[in-house]
Amino acid sequence: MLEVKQLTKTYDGGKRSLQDVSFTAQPGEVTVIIGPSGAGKTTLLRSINQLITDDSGQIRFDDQDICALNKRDLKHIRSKIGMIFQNYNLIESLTTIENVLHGGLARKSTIAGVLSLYTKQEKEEALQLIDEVGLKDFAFQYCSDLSGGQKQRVGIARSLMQHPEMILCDEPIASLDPKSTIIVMDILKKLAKKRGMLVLINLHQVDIAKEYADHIIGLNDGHIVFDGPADQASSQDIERIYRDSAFVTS
Ligand SMILES: Nc1ncnc2c1ncn2[C@@H]1O[C@H](COP(=O)(O)OP(=O)(O)OP(=O)(O)O)[C@@H](O)[C@H]1O
Repeated sequence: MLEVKQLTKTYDGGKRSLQDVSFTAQPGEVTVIIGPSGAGKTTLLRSINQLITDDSGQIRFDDQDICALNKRDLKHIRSKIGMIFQNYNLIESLTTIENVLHGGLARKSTIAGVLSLYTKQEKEEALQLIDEVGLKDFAFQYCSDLSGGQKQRVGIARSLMQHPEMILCDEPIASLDPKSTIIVMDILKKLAKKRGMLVLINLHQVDIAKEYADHIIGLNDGHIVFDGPADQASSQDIERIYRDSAFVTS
């Protein structure tokens, strides 16, 4: 379980981006964070992975307070947290399988990692993950030649190579067409349901959030203004989440 308690973050010289944010997210569920631009969604994900540090509050995962870990323990807990990015963060000049194998680097010795020495078992696992995301025929293709949706699927397979218990996705479908959006969201939902993973996704698309999420967190101006089951998010709740923004409900 992920438990965020009274998290507050103010960037240097900036305004308060998160204010007293508290919620829990469960393994086996898709939790979606929605909210207008600037609401604090990315700040929240980056705090959970400690890519930025918060001013105060607690983030508990795997029975540990992530904010209070030393470097070594933080590295260990980060190896259990996969990240999926809007812009994929792939090495375009490498093939699908090479990118996926990179996902397992955190589990390898430095020398083996630097020399890109992968075992037969690791290569088989990478191929099986590539197959799982429907890219079997593209395993040896350069990522520069893949579509956006295919690249995002490589990103997911790469994060699975890390054996994560939680996946944090920062606007994973923002650059995708409707068909690729469905493929990627179906895969993420399957990871939660079949592998029992905790999947936390930042989204701008309210209709997709309502369709795929078990649990929705609504952020507005750094505050949680909705926290509940997706099927209980009413149009008034959505209006409250997007209050003072240009968002129009469909
Ligand atoms: N590095 C930074 N330095 C200063 N202020 C920042 C920084 N990053 C974000 N902010 C501010 O923090 C607030 C929250 O930003 P954040 O990117 O978390 O929002 P968001 O909900 O993810 O927005 P979007 O949907 O546009 O990506 C905004 O007011 C933003 O300007």
